[in-house]
Amino acid sequence: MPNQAMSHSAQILDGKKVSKALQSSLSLQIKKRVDAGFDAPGLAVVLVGNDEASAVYVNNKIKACERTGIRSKSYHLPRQTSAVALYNLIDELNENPQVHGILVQLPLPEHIDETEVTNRINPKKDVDGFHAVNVGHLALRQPGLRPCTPRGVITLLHHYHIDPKGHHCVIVGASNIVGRPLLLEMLFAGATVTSCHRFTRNLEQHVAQADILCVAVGNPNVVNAEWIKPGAIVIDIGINRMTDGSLAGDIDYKVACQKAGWITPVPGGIGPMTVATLMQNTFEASLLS
Ligand SMILES: Nc1nc(=O)c2c([nH]1)NC[C@@H]1CN(c3ccc(C(=O)N[C@@H](CCC(=O)O)C(=O)O)cc3)C=[N+]21
Repeated sequence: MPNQAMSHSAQILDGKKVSKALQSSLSLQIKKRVDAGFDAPGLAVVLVGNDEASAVYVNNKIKACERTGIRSKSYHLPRQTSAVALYNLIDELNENPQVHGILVQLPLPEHIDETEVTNRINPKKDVDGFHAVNVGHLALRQPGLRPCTPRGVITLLHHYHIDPKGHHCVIVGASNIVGRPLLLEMLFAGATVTSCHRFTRNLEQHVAQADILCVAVGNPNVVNAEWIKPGAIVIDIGINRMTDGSLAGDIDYKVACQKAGWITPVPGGIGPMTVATLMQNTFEASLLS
């Protein structure tokens, strides 16, 4: 042991490890069903245009399908694709009984309305959980497909026996796909929830109150890691490509490790949990038909 006092270091919430465990459990369940004569679950992934980050994420999803025994089909449409052409593809996938899950990678080019596209997908195949019907199911706490990232956060905490019940959970970011559904997930898990967003004043005071701090902003300069309450659970949902090509979250990891009790790294935290949860949703969607 060195002479100096050991500095505090948070425990890691290892999303990569838990994602692997979830995927092996899914692959066993899928194999059982296939051995019993059912069709393998099928996922269609639709990518429009040539966004580099999107291509990486789509690749991760397709590799996860291969690992879990899900049949994947990817559709790569040129950037200039018309909205109608995309609707026609979705209609076709909605009709295809081999396809249990449909994911249209966001963001879409500007000339295509994301809401129209999302709501065109059969809600029973909406493995992203973005369709208005599934948003309604989630808000009303009815069975339905739940957005992958928020559900992945809950799964990760559960794996480490961290129960949000009674804790103060502060969520920074209120997007359709992460912040808002995560707020509902945390509420249903029994947390007292604060939602911070672009009009929030005194962000520092809110952050400093958090037993569980979730940051989903997509900007590393909004939340200062010095604000973190000692011992807090820190969930970093941001993913930022740095000028040197490396990936970083929304929170300064080194500083946060000195403060937090638990923390998710980036990469290797919520990203892999999102992908594993997509596999889980696709498997569950295949049980619906
Ligand atoms: N319809 C739709 N559904 C989505 O779920 C969706 C989307 N659109 N658009 C983009 C965001 C982003 N997203 C990620 C998925 C995996 C990682 C991931 O695997 N991250 C790895 C690193 C990946 C890398 O090396 O770049 C990690 O954090 O360890 C990250 C981000 C899903 N999204």
